[in-house]
Amino acid sequence: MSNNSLAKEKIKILLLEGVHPSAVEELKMKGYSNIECISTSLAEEDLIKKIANVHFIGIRSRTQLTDYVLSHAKKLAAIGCFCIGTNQVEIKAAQKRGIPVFNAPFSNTRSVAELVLGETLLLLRGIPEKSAKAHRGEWHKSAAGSVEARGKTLGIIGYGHIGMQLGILAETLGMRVRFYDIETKLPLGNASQASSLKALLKEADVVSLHVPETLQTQNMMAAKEFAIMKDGVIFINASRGTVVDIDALADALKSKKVAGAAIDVFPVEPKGNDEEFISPLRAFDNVILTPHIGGSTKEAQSNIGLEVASKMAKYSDNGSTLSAVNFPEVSLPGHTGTSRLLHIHRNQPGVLTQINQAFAKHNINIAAQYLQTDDQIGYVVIDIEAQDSALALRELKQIDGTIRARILH
Ligand SMILES: NC(=O)C1=CN([C@@H]2O[C@H](COP(=O)(O)OP(=O)(O)OC[C@H]3O[C@@H](n4cnc5c(N)ncnc54)[C@H](O)[C@@H]3O)[C@@H](O)[C@H]2O)C=CC1
Ligand SMILES: O=C(O)C(=O)COP(=O)(O)O
Repeated sequence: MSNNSLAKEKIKILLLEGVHPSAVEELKMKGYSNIECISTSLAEEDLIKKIANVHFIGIRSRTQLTDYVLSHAKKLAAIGCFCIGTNQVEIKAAQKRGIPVFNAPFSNTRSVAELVLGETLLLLRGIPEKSAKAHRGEWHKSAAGSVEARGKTLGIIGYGHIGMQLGILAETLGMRVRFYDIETKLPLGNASQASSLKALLKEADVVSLHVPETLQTQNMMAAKEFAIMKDGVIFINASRGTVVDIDALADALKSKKVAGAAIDVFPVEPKGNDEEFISPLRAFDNVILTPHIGGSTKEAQSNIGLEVASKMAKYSDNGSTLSAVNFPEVSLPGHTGTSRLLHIHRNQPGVLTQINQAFAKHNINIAAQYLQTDDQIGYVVIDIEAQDSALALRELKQIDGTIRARILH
């Protein structure tokens, strides 16, 4: 957002990809009424046109906020990812423009864990294939290839919020849980950490992926990894489409190395429900294909709407950046009776000294000051008497290293 405080009804908020109505309710309750909701993501050209005029944008996993798109977002104050993943946003590019990115790190984790558990049971019994056959009029009553979950080994790759919950749920079915993670993690229940990815892949009857999209996780499941797995393994991916080499998975299904799979995320996903879904996996009856709905439950979406909208409103009202993924975190008290100024700058020595000297020169009294920095940027919040705010803002903009400065309500 450029300079001075805007009246709340002038603050434009764009919510894409069918963000839950709880977000709109929350924003309205906080006084924000200028909200546009669109049920799909937008093609880059349309996104650029829209983003040029908004102060806040809310997206889910589909909208790509690249450096290029953000270069058109001159008024943008903050981004809300109404999901866990923030890989769809070039968060460093947002950071260098002084734009915090918020997400909902927990609210849909249980939904994903429940879905994966259900898929595990169905795949161990060959249900997707049997069901597809029955739909075509084929009766396939047989115990061949059908096994109980009890006593089988679940290999979880990425033992974070989702992986851990999945592990606990799977143990209630009597599964043995092993996990692989780049960090040393506290095992919950009777789970235990494998010494390497290879060790995990060798012993798992079911492999389930729960890692974020990063450079290291790109194609982390490819032909070499499928070759290490047990014959007849069950394979599940509800993390990100880029983590699996989809052609290698198709080959492993053809050769029966993989007996069944459940895939929720894809290297390329349709922009909306009207677009055709294209994938080589459509050919396999023994693959459960879901349209990236791991976190799409009423409970999760409603909680996410509330959570992220309230983080955006807190930033707009108060300057609080608590739980921003790319920004120094500041949790701030209210500022009744004073004007609050936000100053975002490149993290270089002497910025605070410059600010304090500039304010002292004009006898601007500082009622409260908060500073947090990370390796790239510094974020200073200053409360002053309302009558000094215009002058103080002018001074702040002169400070060497300033990325943006503004006055809150
Ligand atoms: N299908 C869907 O609708 C949903 C998908 N997701 C995806 O699931 C991912 C995981 O979610 P959470 O469990 O909440 O994240 P988290 O951040 O709590 O856990 C991720 C775990 O993966 C580990 N990890 C990172 N890089 C790794 C690597 N190269 N090898 C092994 N482990 C690695 C981390 O150390 C961490 O323990 C999200 O990043 C998101 O992409 C999340 C929610 C819904
Ligand atoms: O939370 C995540 O990271 C997800 O993948 C869920 O994405 P969605 O909000 O369903 O587009």
